[in-house]
Amino acid sequence: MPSPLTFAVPKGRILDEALPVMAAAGVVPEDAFHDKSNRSLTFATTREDMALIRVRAFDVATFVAHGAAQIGIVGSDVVEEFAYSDLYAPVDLQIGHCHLAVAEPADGIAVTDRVSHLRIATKYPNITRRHFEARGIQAECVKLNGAMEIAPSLGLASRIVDLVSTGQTLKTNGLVETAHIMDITARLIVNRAALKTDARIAELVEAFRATRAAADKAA
Ligand SMILES: Nc1ncnc2c1ncn2[C@@H]1O[C@H](COP(=O)(O)OP(=O)(O)OP(=O)(O)O)[C@@H](O)[C@H]1O
Ligand SMILES: O=P(O)(O)OC[C@H]1O[C@H](OP(=O)(O)OP(=O)(O)O)[C@H](O)[C@@H]1O
Repeated sequence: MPSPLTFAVPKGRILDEALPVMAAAGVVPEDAFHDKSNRSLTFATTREDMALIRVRAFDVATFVAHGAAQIGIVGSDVVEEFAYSDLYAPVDLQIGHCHLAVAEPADGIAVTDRVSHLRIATKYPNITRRHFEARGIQAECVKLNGAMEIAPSLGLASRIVDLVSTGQTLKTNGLVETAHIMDITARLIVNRAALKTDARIAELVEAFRATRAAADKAA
């Protein structure tokens, strides 16, 4: 029996879109995976040599970068934020479309910043610093793990950097987008060392590539 492979998936929004893509590439979890009341974090798949783990999006990248999981699916926002050298993102799965943006209060009432120094609430401090540094602005980041949109009205920061899809969350919370940082899609990610040493990882990358190519052809 070959050594077991671990495939990491994020537990939240990407998952529903990811499951059909995974199935087309031959990665199918056991039925218990779909039972929301099941508290297990590890699940068997139809492949005897592969288990699935369901973890938070940022942790998918951490598990794969450290080789604790050999392969996974995560948003390109997470790949860019960590920029792990041991992590390789070979396939754009064209799911989980959204973008990362800077936003500020629509009414212009915000904590006043100095022009060259901004205070920004975000889950993405590295991307945020890089974005503003490239424009000669120092960004002081306040790290939040969600609900960034309430930070400006409470005076925690003058602006936010967060994901935007429909724009509804910004609008509902009285914010407007002022800069588009990058487009985001979900990626297949693999551990570089595992890719070099285990032929099954290269085969999986090819299976996901073929799935993507077939979907492009059908579109
Ligand atoms: N509004 C959105 N529309 C489309 N894709 C989104 C949106 N918000 C987030 N995403 C994508 O989904 C990913 C978040 O995935 P998911 O919700 O599965 O994570 P999670 O593990 O539940 O997150 P958290 O750690 O915040 O609990 C983001 O990294 C991004 O790539
Ligand atoms: O433009 P919209 O379609 O409104 O989507 C944007 C929202 O979606 C994400 O949050 P999510 O729902 O994942 O919750 P979170 O704040 O806990 O991350 C993101 O952080 C925004 O808050």
